[in-house]
Amino acid sequence: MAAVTSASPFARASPKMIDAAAAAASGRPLKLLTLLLVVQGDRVLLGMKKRGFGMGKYNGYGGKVEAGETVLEGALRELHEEAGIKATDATPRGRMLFEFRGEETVMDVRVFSASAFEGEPTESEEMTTEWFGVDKLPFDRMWADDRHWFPILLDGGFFRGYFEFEKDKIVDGVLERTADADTALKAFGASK
Ligand SMILES: Nc1nc2c([nH]c(=O)n2[C@H]2C[C@H](O)[C@@H](COP(=O)(O)OP(=O)(O)OP(=O)(O)O)O2)c(=O)[nH]1
Repeated sequence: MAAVTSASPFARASPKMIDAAAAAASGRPLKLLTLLLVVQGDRVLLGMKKRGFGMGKYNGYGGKVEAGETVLEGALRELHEEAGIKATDATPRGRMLFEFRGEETVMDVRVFSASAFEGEPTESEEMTTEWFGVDKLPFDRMWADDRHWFPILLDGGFFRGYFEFEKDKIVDGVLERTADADTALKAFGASK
């Protein structure tokens, strides 16, 4: 999988480039979102989004963090609401900022992974549940940035990135593998 990562045009980002991207976002409102990928051995649980933002795309499970909950609690709640399961070993893996041209708000997505869970994956009103082999991920039907950071996630690594989108196409981006989760989380200043 590492070969895919090094082939990514965004994987050559230096910390300086990440800082420059962070500066571009500073002072702008951030929308805090979670994304949890269940990875079990050589398979990944993904859902096709049935409505709203990202409709028709395959993704992990997640959404807005609610008042009074931690980011991890938000990630676990969304997984349970959308896929009917409770992850028991969720761990932070990365932080990505997404800017959409013409929009003031920048999306601040905290990425988690888990390998163990309780319950049976069950389709919800928002998402389907399907297992995909790690070599058969449907990148053509996922967000365009995913093909760049998934190899790092599947490799057991940590990452931080910033992508600018025009509708659902990437116009610019930087992505960096980090030594640990803390470095990824602190990538863009104040983090909770
Ligand atoms: N894989 C991937 N996920 C992304 C990208 N951008 C992005 O926002 N996401 C994730 C983060 C969240 O899990 C999800 C967006 O959250 P959402 O709009 O579904 O939030 P929600 O469920 O709370 O919203 P709602 O029910 O209130 O409408 O999409 C991306 O580029 N790649």
